[in-house]
Amino acid sequence: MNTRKPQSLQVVGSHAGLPEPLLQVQDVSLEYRSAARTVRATHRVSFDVHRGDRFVLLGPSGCGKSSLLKAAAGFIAPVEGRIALNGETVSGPGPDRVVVFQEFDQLPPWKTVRENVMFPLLASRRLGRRDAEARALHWLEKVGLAPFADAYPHTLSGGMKQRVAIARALAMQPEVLLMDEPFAALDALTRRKMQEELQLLWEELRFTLLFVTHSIEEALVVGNRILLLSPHPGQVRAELNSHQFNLHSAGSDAFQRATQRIHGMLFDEAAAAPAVQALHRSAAS
Ligand SMILES: Nc1ncnc2c1ncn2[C@@H]1O[C@H](COP(=O)(O)OP(=O)(O)OP(=O)(O)O)[C@@H](O)[C@H]1O
Repeated sequence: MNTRKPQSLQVVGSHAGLPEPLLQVQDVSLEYRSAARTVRATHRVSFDVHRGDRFVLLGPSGCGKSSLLKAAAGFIAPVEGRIALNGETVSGPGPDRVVVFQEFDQLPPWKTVRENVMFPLLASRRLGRRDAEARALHWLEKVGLAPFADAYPHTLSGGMKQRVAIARALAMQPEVLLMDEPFAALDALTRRKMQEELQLLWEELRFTLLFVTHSIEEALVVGNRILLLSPHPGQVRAELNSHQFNLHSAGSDAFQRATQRIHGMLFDEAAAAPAVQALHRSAAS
C-alpha cells in the first residue's frame, strides 16, 4: 500500500533515462469512416506506457478514450501514427493484450465461471484442458470467486461478473491489461471495493495496466500516470504523475486540490493552457 505523503500533481515532460516503453502510442489519429461521413476520434495522440505502469486515459465523453484502447488492442488501425508493443507495430488483436470491458455481458452466459476463465487459455492454445483448469481456479481464488467456479454468470452480481472478467484477463498473463471503464456500471460502494481489489492485485503482481475512465477521482485512485485528453477529437492536454494518491488519500485536501486542478485542465481552456505550456517547457529542457 502506498503510504507516501500526498504531494501536488506533477506535469510530466521528458522521459529521458527511462527504459524503452512497453507500449508506444506515437502521433495516433483514429477515424471511423462510413459512406456518409468520417468521424475523427483522436488527433495525433502520443504517450508511452512502461512496464508496471497503471496508465490512465482520462477525458470527457467522446474524446476517444475507448477508441485509443481499441487501437492498442488491435481492433482498429490508426489512420496516422503508430502503436507498438515491445517495439513491434500492433497490427491486430493478440493474447498479449486482453481487454476488460464495462458491459456485464462480456461473459458467455452458457459457460460456467470456471469455463469462462478457461476459454481464452484454450482458444489461444496457451494451455491444455487440465492446466487451463488449474490456472482458472488459481485466478478465481485470487479474486475471491473460487467457491463460484461452477456457477453461471446470470447468478452473479455485477461486481462478481467484473471479477470473473479480471480473473479471465489476468489468467492470460498479458503484456498489458486493457480496461475500458470496467467499474462504471457498478454502484458506488462496489466500484470503490473493485478499485481497492485492483490496487491490491497490482501490489501483488505489478502487471501493466492501461485504464480508461471519465472519472477524475477514479483516475487518481487507480493510476500512477494520467493522460488528459481534450474534448472531441481527443488531443493530449497534459500528462501527470499521480502515484502519490490511492483510496486512502481520497477525500484529503491534496486529493481535492488535484481533482480541482485536473477538472480545470480538462474543462477550462484558460487553466489548461499553463499546464500544456509547462508540458512543452519540460519536454524541451
Ligand atoms: N463505431 C463507431 N462508428 C462511428 N463513430 C464512432 C464509433 N465509435 C466511436 N465513434 C465516435 O468516435 C468518437 C470517440 O468515441 P469514443 O467512444 O472513443 O470516446 P470516449 O472518450 O471513450 O467516450 P465515452 O466516455 O462516452 O465512452 C465519438 O465522437 C464517437 O461518436
